Amino acid sequence: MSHRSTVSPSARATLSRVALVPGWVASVTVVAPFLAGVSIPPALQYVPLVVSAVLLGLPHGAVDHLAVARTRGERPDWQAIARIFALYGVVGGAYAVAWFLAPAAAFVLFIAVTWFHWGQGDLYALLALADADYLRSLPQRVGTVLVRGGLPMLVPLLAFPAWYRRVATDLVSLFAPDAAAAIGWAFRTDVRTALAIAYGALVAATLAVGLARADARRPWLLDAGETLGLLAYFVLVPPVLAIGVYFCLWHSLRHVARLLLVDDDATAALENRDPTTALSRFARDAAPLTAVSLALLGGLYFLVPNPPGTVPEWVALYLVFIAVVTLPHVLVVSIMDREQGVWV
Ligand SMILES: CC1=C(/C=C/C(C)=C/C=C/C(C)=C/C=O)C(C)(C)CCC1
Ligand SMILES: [Fe+2]
Repeated sequence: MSHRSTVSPSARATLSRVALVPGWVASVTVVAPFLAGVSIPPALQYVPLVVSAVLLGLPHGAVDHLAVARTRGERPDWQAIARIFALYGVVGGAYAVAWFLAPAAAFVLFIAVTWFHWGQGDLYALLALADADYLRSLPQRVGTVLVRGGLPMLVPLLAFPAWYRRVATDLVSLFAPDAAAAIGWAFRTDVRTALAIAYGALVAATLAVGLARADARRPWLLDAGETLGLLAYFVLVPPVLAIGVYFCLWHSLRHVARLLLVDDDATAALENRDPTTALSRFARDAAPLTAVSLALLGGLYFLVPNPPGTVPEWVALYLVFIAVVTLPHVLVVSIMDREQGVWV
């Protein structure tokens, strides 16, 4: 399959380690104090999300203008770049307007889109970096996307509804302080119980079908271990901290690895067992549009009806900005998925 053809097995093994291990180590490290009953001050819990604006998080999407052409084996020319800029302008622009007109609905869309997108990122990683050959059918892949995306988007809602609600209210209140009441239903016990039962059944069914179809045990064990490990992580660690760390060191790092595999100069460095050079290529590619994004975020401050004052409110503004760029970003990654045969 085309998602694993470009580099030698040993270069791919190096990259898999660089892409997967930091996320494992970080989640175990972050979960440890909570298991030990040590509480981390809420102000500190915002740090990873703030850091994500310059390290891995925001930058992981700042190479989208180059990614599609490279995935097709072409050098990105100005027309290819202009097409992606237009996509961001039209799709991101329309969604930005939607935040002003219907912030509660825009928030629900943000959760749904991120659920799909973080799931699709993990599906790619399973296929391309972890040899998950047992994910043979489309229903299995759809199930895996829903399971993997549900870990960061649904499990925190089930385990920490008050935290989740506070952040949701912070986002929506930038536009309309009363609008958050419209999503109160999502935090009700009966709704959360129904979601928990349905999601639990989906996790069990998806892993069971995978096990039945797995010729080699190791990739399945890795998938099940990651899934159950992240389940425990998002049950134990409060959402702002848990999602901040996951965004940088899980989702974004895996996507950066994927970007390196379509960049000829980066793959050459990987063949020389030099992941540092490969990563610095990414940093160089991502720097300009990361800077532009931060400037646009500054501009958004002047546009929202209730501009932020506190750190949580600034993070809320940042999350709205992230939401706006995530929609076109998901379209770019979905084109990569199609080019690379991720959806069978
Ligand atoms: C912290 C936190 C949230 C953060 C969501 C984030 C950070 C989404 C990012 C999506 C991206 C960047 C997708 C592209 O790769 C929620 C769910 C809104 C509410 C609960 C607390
Ligand atoms: Fe992404």
